Amino acid sequence: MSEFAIQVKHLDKMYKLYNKPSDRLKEALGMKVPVREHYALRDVSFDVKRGETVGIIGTNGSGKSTILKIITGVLNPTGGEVTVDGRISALLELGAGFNMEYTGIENVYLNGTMMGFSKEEIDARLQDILDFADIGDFVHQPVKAYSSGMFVRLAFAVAINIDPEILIVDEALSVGDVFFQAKCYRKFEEFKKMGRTILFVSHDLSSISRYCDRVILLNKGVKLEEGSPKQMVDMYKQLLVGQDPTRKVEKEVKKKENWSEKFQVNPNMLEYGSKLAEITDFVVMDEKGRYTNTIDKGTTFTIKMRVAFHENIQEPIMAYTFKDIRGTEITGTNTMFEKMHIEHSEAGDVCTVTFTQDMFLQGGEYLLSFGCTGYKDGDFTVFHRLYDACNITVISTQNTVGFYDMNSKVEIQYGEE
Ligand SMILES: Nc1ncnc2c1ncn2[C@@H]1O[C@H](COP(=O)(O)OP(=O)(O)OP(=O)(O)O)[C@@H](O)[C@H]1O
Repeated sequence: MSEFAIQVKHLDKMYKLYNKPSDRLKEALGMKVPVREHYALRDVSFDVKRGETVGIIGTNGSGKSTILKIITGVLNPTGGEVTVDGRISALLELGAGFNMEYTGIENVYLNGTMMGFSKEEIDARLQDILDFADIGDFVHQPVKAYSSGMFVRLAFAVAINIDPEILIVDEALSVGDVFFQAKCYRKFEEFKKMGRTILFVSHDLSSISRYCDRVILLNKGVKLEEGSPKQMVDMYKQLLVGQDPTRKVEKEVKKKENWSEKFQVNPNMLEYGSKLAEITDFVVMDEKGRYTNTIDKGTTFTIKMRVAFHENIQEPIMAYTFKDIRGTEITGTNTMFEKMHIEHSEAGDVCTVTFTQDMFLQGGEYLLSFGCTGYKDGDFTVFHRLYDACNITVISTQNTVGFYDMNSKVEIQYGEE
C-alpha cells in the first residue's frame, strides 16, 4: 500500500469560454470561432499522506471545488493526473450524488450502491446513518422537500458512516446548524484517530486551523504554497486584503499611502457627524504589524485611526466599538475611558491614535466602528462616526460560551486536596 492516499500531479483544468453559446456548436462542426482559455487550475501538484487531514483554502474562484471534483471523478482534468488509493466518500456541493425524487432512505441505498456496497452492507449501516442524520420521519420524504440543513445532515451521515478510507468535504458543513457541525467535527476527530484521511475545503479558518495537519493555499488556479495551518492562514489573510503574500514585505509603506487602501473596508459604511474633526484613515494590524481583517483569538492586535482637525476642538475623544453581525455592541473603548486626556486640538492638527489590546472575543464575524466626539463652544458634539467601517473575523481553535473568553486556566484533581 502506498504511503499516499491522494497524489495530484501537474493538474490543469482549462475551460474554453465562447462569446456566444452557438460558437461552441460551430467549433464542434469544425468552424473557427473566437475562444478564450480560462484555467480553473494550472499545474497544481500536492500529495496527501494516509492518515493526514489536509485543508484547501483560497479566495473565491481559486479552484478549490474544481480540485475536489477532479479527485472524486466528477470532472475530468485537461492535463496532469490524480492517483487515489482508498475508498473515497465525498460530500461535495449540496445535491451531488442524490436523486431529488427519491426519499432519504432510497438515496442512502443509491449512494451506498454507487460506492460499491451490497444491500446487506447498507442494511447493516442504515440505523447508524439515520441516527446520525436525526431528521425523523423526513427520511421517508423525497429529498426535494428537504431544507438545505436536512439535506446536509443526511448527506454527511451517509458520507461518514459508509466507512470510507478517504473523506472529502467541500464547505458543506457551513450549512448545518452549530450542534450538527459540532457532531460532524467530533466525527472528524474519531475518523482521524482511526488513521483515515480527510481532505476538506472550507472558508472557516478556525476549523482549518483546528483540524488540519497541513494546508494548501490556492490563488487563481495556482498552488501558492503549502504548509502549516498557521502559516497558510496568515498568507491567506494577506491575499484577502489584496496583498501578495509571496512578495517580501516592502521596506516601508510609501509616505502618503492610506492604510485603508491596503485593508478591506466596508464600501457601504455609514458616516455621521459635523466633520469638524474627521477620521481620515484607519487600519487593524495583527501582532506582527500586518494589515488584516482577521485576528487570531488570544493574540495582541492594534487598531489605528487618524484624525484631522479642521477647527479648534476641546477635549476630543477617539473611540472604537465592536459589534456582532446582529448589531449588538460587544465591546469598545475610547481615549477618555483609557485616561488619555487631550486638552484641545487646533485646526490643522492631525493625530494618530493607536489602541493595542488582546483579542478574547469568540471566533466569528464582527464589525468595527470608529468615532470622534468632543466639545465645540462648550457643547458635546459628534464630529465624525464611521459605522461598521470594516469587518473583523476572529479565528479561534477553542471557543467557550458567549461573546467573551475569560482565558480560564483549568486544573482537575481527584481525591482530597
Ligand atoms: N463550467 C465552467 N465553465 C467555465 N469556468 C468555470 C466552470 N466551472 C468553474 N469555472 C471557473 O473555474 C474557477 C475555479 O472555480 P471553483 O468553483 O473551483 O473555485 P472555488 O475556489 O471552489 O471557489 P468558491 O470559494 O467560490 O467556491 C473559477 O474561475 C470559475 O469561474
